[in-house]
Amino acid sequence: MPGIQKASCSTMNRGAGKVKQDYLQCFPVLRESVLYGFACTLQNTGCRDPFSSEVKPRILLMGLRRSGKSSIQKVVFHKMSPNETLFLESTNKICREDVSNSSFVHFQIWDFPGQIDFFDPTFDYEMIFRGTGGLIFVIDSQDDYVEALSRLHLTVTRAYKVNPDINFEVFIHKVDGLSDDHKIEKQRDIHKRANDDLVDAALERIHLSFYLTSIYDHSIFEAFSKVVQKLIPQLPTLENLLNIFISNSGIEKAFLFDVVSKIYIATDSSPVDMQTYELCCDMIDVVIDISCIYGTALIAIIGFMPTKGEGAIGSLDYTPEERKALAKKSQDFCCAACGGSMKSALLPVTSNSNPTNNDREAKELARQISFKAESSSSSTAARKQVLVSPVSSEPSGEQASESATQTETPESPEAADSQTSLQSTPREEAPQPGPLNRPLSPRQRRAQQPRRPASPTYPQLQLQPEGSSHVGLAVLIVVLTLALAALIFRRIYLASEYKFDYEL
Ligand SMILES: Nc1nc2c(ncn2[C@@H]2O[C@H](COP(=O)(O)OP(=O)(O)OP(=O)(O)O)[C@@H](O)[C@H]2O)c(=O)[nH]1
Repeated sequence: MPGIQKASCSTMNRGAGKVKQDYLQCFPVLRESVLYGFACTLQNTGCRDPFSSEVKPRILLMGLRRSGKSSIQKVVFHKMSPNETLFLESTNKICREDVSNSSFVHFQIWDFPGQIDFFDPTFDYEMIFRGTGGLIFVIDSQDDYVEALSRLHLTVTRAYKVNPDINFEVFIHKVDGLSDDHKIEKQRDIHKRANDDLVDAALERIHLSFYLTSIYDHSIFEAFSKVVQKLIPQLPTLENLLNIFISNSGIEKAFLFDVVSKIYIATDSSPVDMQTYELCCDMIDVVIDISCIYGTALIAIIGFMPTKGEGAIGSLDYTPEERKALAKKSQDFCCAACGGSMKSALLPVTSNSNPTNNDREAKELARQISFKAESSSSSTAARKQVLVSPVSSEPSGEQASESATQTETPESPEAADSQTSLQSTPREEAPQPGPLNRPLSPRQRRAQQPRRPASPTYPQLQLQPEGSSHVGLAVLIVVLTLALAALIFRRIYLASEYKFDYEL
């Protein structure tokens, strides 16, 4: 068990680690992406989370109402299907989300309501912009964007005054409804007008980046990837590493993915082909789906292992010592089909092998699993059963006297209940006999246990002393003998009566 814990992978379900490894061996681009992904952290330009000591970069989502801000957040970070966004309600307050919960990329996203008013004195925009790393302004390309452009200008100029280091990103959104020509035309027009406004305000040094996006394809993931990349201080190093990697491996293209959100944190310097990126995204989906299926199953199995067997079919009805010995032995297991060995799959246990959330989940599962024998008796009743059962181990004097009190006169219904439940005592509760008080093996325990009565209604029968059964047998024999004698006597009588009649 501890070995399994150490075999875990951080971004996915622990149990699915091996499955994921196999997949990643087949897809080196993904493998490298995933492996590098673990080590990435974002630039420290953000706010201090009131609930943690960690400082996270902040990305703001701004734009007019119904431009698609919440949809972008839900699709990229919550795996919401694009069609479901049709039912999203309008945002009426700032929604902050900590993305570090779902991946190894740590940042916060703040989704602003479209109707936000910068001139409202209650809106402390200075505080907000001061800790911001990136500002995404969403423009609905299917709508008239004149108002959106003036709002963009106002937002950018205000933010720039407070924090000139902010990266300004403009998402020309909902382009799925536009033809290719139309898209290019819109982008050119928006780009020109926005920059002209900045030039007019003598703020031409402000750099705006434009992206054509839609939640109905991968363009939104690609755009978000580029936004996040700008916040990674190690980006040039990562790109260099990926360049070296592809030049030495013969791999065409390498992405460094954040597996959970499917945004890529870095790629080599060759141009990004959308189709390759989409292929990798699809592969990540497959890996995550499989890891979910196998991960859940594995957690259930792991949870089952420490569960008390209670003689259930397929259960591990062994003492803790035997279980430990078996666990050690299992490390020598080698799969005949694939040749993989347990030793190579599991990492060694160290003092740092702290339990993860999944381990706790497995323990909780183990706690919840209860077999029939356990569930039908309370722990108190179980203890009482241990005391009154005529098992070969001898209870102490104190225990014996308690058992006598319990069996003779149940003073209350509860006491009667406790007696009735005596049949269903868990076997592992039996006292551990032997001079060294060593736990017994399942076979020994079975041998020591009394046969359970067929009917659970008469627990007192268990308490009959052995001699009483002999007396009963003798009485039965006498009664039977008498009955037989009576029958013979009657037969003789009838025979003589018949004879008498005949004579008459
Ligand atoms: N066609 C298309 N529709 C989109 C896209 N993104 C979002 N939408 C739709 O746009 C509508 C508004 O989306 P929201 O995400 O609620 O917009 P919002 O900007 O958060 O709105 P507020 O909360 O009012 O500020 C929804 O019906 C979405 O389904 C897209 O890429 N293409």
